[in-house]
Parts: sequence; C-alpha cells; structure tokens
Amino acid sequence: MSGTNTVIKLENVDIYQQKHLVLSNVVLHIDKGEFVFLIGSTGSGKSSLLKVIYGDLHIASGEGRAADFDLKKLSDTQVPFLRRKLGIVFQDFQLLTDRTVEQNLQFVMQATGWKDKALIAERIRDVLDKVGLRSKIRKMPHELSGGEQQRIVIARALLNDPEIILADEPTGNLDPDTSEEIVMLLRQISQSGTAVLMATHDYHIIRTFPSRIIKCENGVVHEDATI
Ligand SMILES: Nc1ncnc2c1ncn2[C@@H]1O[C@H](COP(=O)(O)OP(=O)(O)OP(=O)(O)O)[C@@H](O)[C@H]1O
Repeated sequence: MSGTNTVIKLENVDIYQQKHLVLSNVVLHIDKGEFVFLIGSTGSGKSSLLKVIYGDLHIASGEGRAADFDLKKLSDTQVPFLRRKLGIVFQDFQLLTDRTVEQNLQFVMQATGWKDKALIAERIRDVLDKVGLRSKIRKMPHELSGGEQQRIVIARALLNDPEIILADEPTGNLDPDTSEEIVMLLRQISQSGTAVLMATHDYHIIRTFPSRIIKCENGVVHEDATI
C-alpha cells in the first residue's frame, strides 16, 4: 500500500526500448521529500526508467503514476503538464548559452504559461536564493563555473515547484568537491519536500550520503538495494 504522499508509483510495469524488453515487472514507489539514488551498470535501464517517469516512453503493461498523472493513459497534450510537476536535471548543463541566467529562467517561465512580470521576477529571485546564486542573475553561462551552471539548472528545475526532481548523472561533469556540493543542495531540496531521484555511477558520492538506493540489474529493478 502506498499513501497519498507517493509521488511516483509503478506497479508491474514492463519497459521496452523498441522491441527490446529493458526492465520487466518494475515495482517502484517514491514518497514526497525522499532522496533516492538510482544505480546500475551502463545499459541496465536507468535512463529508460527515468523516461517512463517523464512521459518519454510509454508503458505497455502494469500501472504507473507520476505526480498524479496516469502514465498509461498519458496523452501527448498532457506531457508538458506532467513535466511542469517534474524538475529534470541532466549531466550537460543545457543552459541557453546566448542568454543571461535571468533570461534563461524567464524563458522557461514564459514557455510554461507565466505572464505576470512581477511574479516572474519574484519567483526567479526565490529559486536563485534556494541555490545560493542570486548574485549571478545578470551573468552569462560562460561566466559561471560548471558547478554554478549546474546550480542554475537546478534553480530552473524548481521554477514550477515540482513534486520530484529527476537528476540523470547531475555530477557527471564536475570535480569531486563540486559534486558533493551539488548533492548537498539536492538533499536540502528534498528535505524541504521535493523528492529527488538521482541516477549516478559515483560510488564515492553514494557512500558519502547514505540514502535509499534503487538498482537496475539484469532486467529488473531492486527498490531497496545496496552497492
Ligand atoms: N532509443 C533506443 N532504441 C533502442 N534501444 C535503446 C534505446 N535507448 C536505449 N536502448 C537500449 O536499452 C537498454 C537500456 O538503456 P538505458 O539508456 O536505459 O541504460 P542506462 O542504464 O541509462 O545506461 P547508461 O548508464 O549508459 O546511461 C540498453 O540495452 C540500450 O541499448
């Protein structure tokens, strides 16, 4: 049984890439405010699992819910609304390189329906405060370090107050100290109520921040694994 605090719930889901069954009979529950690592060797299905959660791969069998969206019945028009309730953070920073931090954040807000300029400005200040980078609001991405750029990506993921952040190797391009800072930030975010699911290959990080581990291995998902 999962309570009303569940933000991700997969029950007996088979996950395919084309005709290839990548993960079978997946059972997965993530609650509000949880911080969870997602591990597994290359090709074990981590990205495929994340794709199911953000509506990029359809589920053929079983049941799935993410942030109150029914993943089995998800229509193309619903996908952008699902994604507003998920913050997505990937390894390469993906900021628009020809715009300032502020313009990068404004761009996402306008694209997701925000209109009121004062509210937009206030929300941008709030998320930059959360990642400790209000002072960088007028900087261009190339004027920021890799860790700072990743913090801005995290700020951008927080704009629409998501129920969960999906982070796919968010520290893959960062040095060890900066990686730890990013994980500390993600854990702080989870403590304030937004769940975080972080795919990583970095065992040092996993040992430094003991947390629940979900593991993809031999075509199945273990919900409470060890490294
Ligand atoms: N678009 C695709 N079409 C067909 N097969 C795919 C596609 N994407 C991934 N696969 C296959 O699905 C399996 C799982 O891939 P996936 O990318 O989910 O693994 P991963 O655990 O995220 O790997 P990595 O750690 O390297 O990112 C692999 O066998 C891969 O070759």
